[in-house]
Amino acid sequence: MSKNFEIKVPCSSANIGPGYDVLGIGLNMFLTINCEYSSANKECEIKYTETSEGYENVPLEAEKNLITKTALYVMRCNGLESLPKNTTLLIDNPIPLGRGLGSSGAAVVGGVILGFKFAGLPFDKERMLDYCLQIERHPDNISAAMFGGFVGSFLRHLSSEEQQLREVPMSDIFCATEKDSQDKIIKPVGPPMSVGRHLKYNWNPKIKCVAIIPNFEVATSDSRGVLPKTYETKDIVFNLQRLSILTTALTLDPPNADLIYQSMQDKLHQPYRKTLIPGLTDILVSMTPEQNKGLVGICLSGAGPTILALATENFEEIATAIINKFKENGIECAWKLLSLAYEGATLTEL
Ligand SMILES: Nc1ncnc2c1ncn2[C@@H]1O[C@H](COP(=O)(O)OP(=O)(O)O)[C@@H](O)[C@H]1O
Ligand SMILES: N[C@@H](CCOP(=O)(O)O)C(=O)O
Repeated sequence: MSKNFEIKVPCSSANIGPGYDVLGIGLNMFLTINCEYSSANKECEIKYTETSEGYENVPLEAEKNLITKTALYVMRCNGLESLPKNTTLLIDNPIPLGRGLGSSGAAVVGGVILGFKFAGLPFDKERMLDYCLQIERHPDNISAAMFGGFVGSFLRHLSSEEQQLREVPMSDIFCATEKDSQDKIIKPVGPPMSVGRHLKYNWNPKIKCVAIIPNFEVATSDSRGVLPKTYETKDIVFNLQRLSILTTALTLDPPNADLIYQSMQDKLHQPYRKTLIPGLTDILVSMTPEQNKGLVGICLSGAGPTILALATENFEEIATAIINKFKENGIECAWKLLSLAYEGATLTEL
């Protein structure tokens, strides 16, 4: 019988202010997928722990669940049609759904690793990333979840043939295998090679991540939908200038709060997302290092609505101040103190 195994994927916070679709941090809250083999002759069973976020509403059918439909996509690209029989997938997901902490990124990374394992493909994170990028098409939180730590990423320039492969509609990615008249498998088609490039930056470990998590969801697709299609040059330059400083500012010791705070300002996504997140502008403007001891920077986490505060001390006070500001808008929040998950996604034989 095959060996049981466990896949572990960190949550992530993407953008970090000016790095829209570029920067991400892998953080120590993990999606885990345990695969157990048994001798019972039954279809693969998908279960969630009762402590998992939103577990009552997550679909448990293989073709609908984001983790397993992603695994099936990888498997079908490699000639296997269905999840192996005699398996149980026990999923534990503490990552809140639709809050900007990369729950879908973690699910996609977990699903791709699962698909590689079931298809008997080598554990090759670079190639796995290509598959992830067919589903979650921006590289920031996928790269952070896969590789861990503080990561910058971009998508390589693709030839027109490669671009065609990248632009396959989701309905063709999440579809059953089709065969032509000679019984040759024609669908789905795998991704081009080496689509994403990434680099891990250093990080000053004195800087911790305080996530303030409002009690409502914002779907990433909706939060991307409110962004403009074009930008003014001055706004692009504003972000590029800050991005060039931020990646090194976060490594310096002692942390320079003024430099970090200023280089986390953004003009490409946060100003537009305020329409979906009551109180966002007030929080970002009023929470400064001068007013809040220990705070070094603040931004929207991913597509929101979570706020990411970077701080060296006074974590609870900082979280409480932000929670109180959300309260003025009738919004309740939870908060978590998180550190970097340096290793990224792992696969362990049990
Ligand atoms: N562990 C999981 N299992 C199944 N589906 C998941 C899981 N994590 C996330 N999802 C799906 O992804 C959606 C959230 O994705 P998204 O809007 O991108 O928000 P987030 O910022 O949390 O990534 C959920 O509503 C759910 O459909
Ligand atoms: N760069 C993306 C990041 C989305 O992150 P998520 O955790 O909210 O899925 C964006 O800002 O849209």
